[in-house]
Amino acid sequence: MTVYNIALIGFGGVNRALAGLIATKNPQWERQLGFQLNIVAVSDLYLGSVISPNGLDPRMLTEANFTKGGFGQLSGGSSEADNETVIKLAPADIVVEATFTNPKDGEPAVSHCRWALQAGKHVVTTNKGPVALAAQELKALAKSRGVRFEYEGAVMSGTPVMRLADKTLAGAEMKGFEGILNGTSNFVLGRMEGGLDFSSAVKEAQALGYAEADPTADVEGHDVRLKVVILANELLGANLKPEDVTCEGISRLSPHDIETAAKENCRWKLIGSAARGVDGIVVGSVAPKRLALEHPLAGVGGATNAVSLNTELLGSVTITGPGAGRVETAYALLSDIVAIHTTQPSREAKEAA
Ligand SMILES: NC(=O)C1=CN([C@@H]2O[C@H](COP(=O)(O)OP(=O)(O)OC[C@H]3O[C@@H](n4cnc5c(N)ncnc54)[C@H](O)[C@@H]3O)[C@@H](O)[C@H]2O)C=CC1
Ligand SMILES: N[C@@H](CC=O)C(=O)O
Repeated sequence: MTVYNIALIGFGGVNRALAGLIATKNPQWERQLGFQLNIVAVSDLYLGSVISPNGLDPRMLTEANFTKGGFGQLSGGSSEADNETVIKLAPADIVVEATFTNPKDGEPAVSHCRWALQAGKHVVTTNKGPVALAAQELKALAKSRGVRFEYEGAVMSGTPVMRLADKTLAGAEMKGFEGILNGTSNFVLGRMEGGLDFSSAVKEAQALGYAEADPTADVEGHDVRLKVVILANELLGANLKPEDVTCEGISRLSPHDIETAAKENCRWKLIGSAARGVDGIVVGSVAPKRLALEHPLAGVGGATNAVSLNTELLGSVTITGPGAGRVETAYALLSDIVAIHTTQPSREAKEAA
């Protein structure tokens, strides 16, 4: 049986949900996917860090009500988050990076990924910072160390837009995309349409685990801007940086704007898009758009995301699915590990070689 030892960096909604899945689904994963996951380390800014080479009980991790510095009570634990030691020294095959997204320079997550890859460990992440701001460097580093840098959850949570575009639509010739790429703002717009005020709607999105640590990133479009950069660079071969993408969020939309749109059979949506122009240059933008109800993206509600991929050979292909949520995003991490598992020789095979 293949067991992947994993180290969790950040133990908030997403990594906690992954630990919860591990607690119940390991036997099923062994039968269906051919591996189990074993948590050998966790490091979190608030809780501290712990290394346990034989593995930590995932149920204990999710059910114990740890307070600040609480990992210090565990054997092998410390009340300080020593991410660097955990990443470099814990006996992990895979480092799971799910700390907060820093839209400015991606740190400290970029360093977390760099340390792991340099140490010959695979990285799976849902963190948009390292992917939008340092993907080229991290992919090259992974390649040079014979490991993988995987990040399906960085866009549309567990909905597999990047793998779909890369693998299943290979050769379809991608020309551009437009979509709803932020669950929180889409949820907020829907709740406002139902009569709720803006800040109560944002609070609901936070409670449901959709929002960023600072929800300004969601409502001002900065989160979508990172996702536009990621998709443009991945799908269109661009080399965009966040500052190349114009960005306006939903915070200036008033209840009156939303009501008026509804009366006129329209709906506001925060749309992220990019396209290659005739000059070959890829241009991206984020802005609220008033869509007629017949528009394919107008009916996408709640934290659901959708993106229409514009291809030369197939025309428009739209993928819809969860764009945020703890378990949904933890699934993206599992899908990255499946991708690693299906293309990497097992540890046993490596040892036998
Ligand atoms: N929640 C969602 O629906 C989605 C989240 N993401 C991304 O996944 C990542 C994790 O998201 P959540 O778990 O929802 O966030 P969260 O805010 O619930 O958890 C983040 C955790 O990271 C810890 N942390 C922050 N800085 C740290 C540091 N320097 N070292 C160690 N720990 C640190 C915090 O204490 C917190 O426990 C974020 O980057 C987010 O943008 C991506 C797709 C969807
Ligand atoms: N805060 C983000 C989470 C996923 O990236 C969102 O609401 O879409």
